[in-house]
Amino acid sequence: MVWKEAVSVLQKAQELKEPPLMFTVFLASFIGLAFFFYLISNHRTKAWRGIPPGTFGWPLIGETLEFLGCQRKGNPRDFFDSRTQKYGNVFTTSLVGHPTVVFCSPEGNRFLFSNENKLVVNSWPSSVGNLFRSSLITTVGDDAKRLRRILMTFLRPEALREFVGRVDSMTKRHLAEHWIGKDEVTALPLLKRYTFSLACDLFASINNKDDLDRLWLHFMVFVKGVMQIPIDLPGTRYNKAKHAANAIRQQLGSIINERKIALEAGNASPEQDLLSFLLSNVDEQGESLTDNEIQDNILLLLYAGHDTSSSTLTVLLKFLAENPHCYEEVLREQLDIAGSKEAGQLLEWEDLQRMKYSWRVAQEALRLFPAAQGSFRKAIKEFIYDGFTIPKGWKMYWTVNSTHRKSEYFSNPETFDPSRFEGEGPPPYTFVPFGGGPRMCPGNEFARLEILVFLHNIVKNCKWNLVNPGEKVIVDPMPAPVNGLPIKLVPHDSVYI
Ligand code: HEM
Repeated sequence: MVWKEAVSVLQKAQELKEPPLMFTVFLASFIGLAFFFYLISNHRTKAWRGIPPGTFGWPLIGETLEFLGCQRKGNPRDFFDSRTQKYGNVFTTSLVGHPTVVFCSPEGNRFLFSNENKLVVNSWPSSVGNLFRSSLITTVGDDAKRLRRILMTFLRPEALREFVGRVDSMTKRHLAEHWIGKDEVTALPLLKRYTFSLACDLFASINNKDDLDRLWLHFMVFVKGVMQIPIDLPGTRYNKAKHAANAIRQQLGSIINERKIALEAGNASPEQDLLSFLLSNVDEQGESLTDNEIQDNILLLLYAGHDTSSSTLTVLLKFLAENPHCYEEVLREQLDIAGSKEAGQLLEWEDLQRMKYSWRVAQEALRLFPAAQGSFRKAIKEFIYDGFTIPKGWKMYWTVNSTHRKSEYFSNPETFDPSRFEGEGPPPYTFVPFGGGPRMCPGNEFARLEILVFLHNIVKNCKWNLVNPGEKVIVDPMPAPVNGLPIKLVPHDSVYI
């Protein structure tokens, strides 16, 4: 309320060009009120018996700035470690405007993953909800199950296997255009462009350069505004993201209309891409998704599906440059697969199943630099966890950072060691880059497909050396080397392609 009033006074003042004194008085009162609520909220955390210990921080922003600050400094764990040391594996904070209980252990992960729709439901901050509207990420219960079922018609392995060759040939084109023959490249921007183009092609057959460029520009603005405090004022990251999302929806809207006509006329295939799947598949009631639902879900998949994979591929290239013995092992595996194929024959689903070592390398990269840091749930009823009361309506957060680098679960946790994924692998609920339970990432097989196909093609072509050895990786909002990972490419003496 206080915040809304503040915003509306500021907006009015901007429109009327009122004198600065008005602002000063208002700002002073606002800061005074904020401080007052800060004291009250912290007092309440201690005094409210039964809830997990912790502090709420400042009104509205809570401890969000510290949470995001630790990520941007490259140490997302610090936020959690400092609190678990003080309060234990379950503690209270306030993130993006909500009191939030953070669960920091494999038991906490298991509890949240297995109680979806029983005690908790998925619940992202309002900034995410407002931007993604009627997509899977904002729906719960039966609505979410329905959307998930329809999206999985495209994302399940049986459907994806038909797209492996297309991904392989796109990857070869991308490498030929942007990597091969170059002395030095900056990996992250190229990989973002690679995963974005791939997603645009497979989701909506968008492959015309002008359309891609237009979408890309809007997307870059959109991505920056997603995990922000939702201050809807001109110039804020959130406000720009809202406008960018509308522009993207408009572009998708025209594509949907054209596709409907093409499908009806038999000029497009129902198995052509995600869009065709969504237009051709119906739910149990015999209804297909509305145009708005299709736009929102494609927007979500483009968002969830391109930055995550490009971030993972970038850190993967970094680790392979730093660990030449792992690179050699990946190369051996990929050359074995390449050697079993006819000249010019594209990769197939079965080839991906043989890339066992390469996938362990990718998993180890995801352990050390998970693309997604965790996600939110909301209590649909009051319940007790570990002796603490979680009030109805409160948010909860699970985080990969509570287990991925802990020596209790991973020996020498800071060492890059793909062999830890051999055999049974890590203990249950300790390695959770894709989450778990009914809300587990539905794009995990798609991500595996993109990552392995890229790896296959790049190692066949070259080795690479880091231009800035030891380049720091920050998280904003995905892990990213601060300079985008410039690398020197070293082509093989023999050509394996
Ligand atoms: C390395 C790549 C990826 C990682 C690490 C990753 C990780 C995650 C995580 C941790 C979640 C949250 C799960 C939860 O709430 O418990 C999630 C959700 C989601 N991911 Fe991914 N993801 C990746 C790639 C993809 C791709 C390629 C797509 C799409 C093709 C995708 C689509 C989604 C969607 C739609 C959700 C929301 C699911 C829901 O709310 O039910 N992700 N992902």
